[in-house]
Amino acid sequence: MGEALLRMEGVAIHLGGREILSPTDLRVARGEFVCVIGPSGCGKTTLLRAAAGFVAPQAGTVALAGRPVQGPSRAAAFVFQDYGRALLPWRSVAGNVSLALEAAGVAAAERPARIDRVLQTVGLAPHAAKFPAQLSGGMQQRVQIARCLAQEPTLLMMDEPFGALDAMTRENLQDELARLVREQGLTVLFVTHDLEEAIYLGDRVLALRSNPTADRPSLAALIDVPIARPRHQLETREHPEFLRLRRELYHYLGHD
Ligand SMILES: Nc1ncnc2c1ncn2[C@@H]1O[C@H](COP(=O)(O)OP(=O)(O)OP(=O)(O)O)[C@@H](O)[C@H]1O
Repeated sequence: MGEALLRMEGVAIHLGGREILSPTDLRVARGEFVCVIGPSGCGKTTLLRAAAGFVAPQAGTVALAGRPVQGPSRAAAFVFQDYGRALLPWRSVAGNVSLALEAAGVAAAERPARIDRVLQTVGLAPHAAKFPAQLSGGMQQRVQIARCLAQEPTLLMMDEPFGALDAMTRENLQDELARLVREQGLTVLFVTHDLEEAIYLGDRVLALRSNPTADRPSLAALIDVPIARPRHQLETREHPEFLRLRRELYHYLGHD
């Protein structure tokens, strides 16, 4: 593995008087795409929030690009499942993307060119003046992704970003995201309930289990996906390695 961009060491998290995440080590290399799966409530979102500095661990350390993470920063950008709530309905597409630049203190004169560039990247430039309610769910999700890209984050966190979309839109966005990640060298932590999505997108898949104990820690498995890129919706999903990984990871989603 190359240089570790994200380094979590012995990170343990308690919430509501309960251990959600038992001590966990994770290193994510620059440019790597790591998917996180596990049954509902096992702490996937909590792991992301800890990596981004939104939750302070009770034990262990988190470092991003060699610096300790001690609170939220613009280095980590979040894409949420609920695009309807993530976007401001009274702002246009360009206005929503602009939010990231305003928050970062980018001068007003510089903003239009940067907004146009990220909208081009996600194929939304012709829709810059529209409002979220005028767009499909997939397009709204692309606005959220564009806003994150405008932030130029070190680490992109995605929490079930395609969970609310129909199957066709989801596949299109998976391929678009994979292309963006490759072209821009992004580093991604991606939570999903969908095992196939995790294998299709990930360089590695991290499986968490619920109710960790000393014998059965939160980190159930961390598995490489040795399938070449670019991947293809039909061929990759029929690849023997894909099917083997699907079988191997199946029981981590609470099917055992
Ligand atoms: N602020 C909080 N206070 C107390 N308990 C919390 C808090 N936030 C989360 N939890 C609990 O921690 C556990 C893990 O939550 P988390 O959202 O990380 O799980 P998840 O794996 O992302 O779940 P899902 O797949 O359902 O989204 C859950 O049982 C949740 O109820």
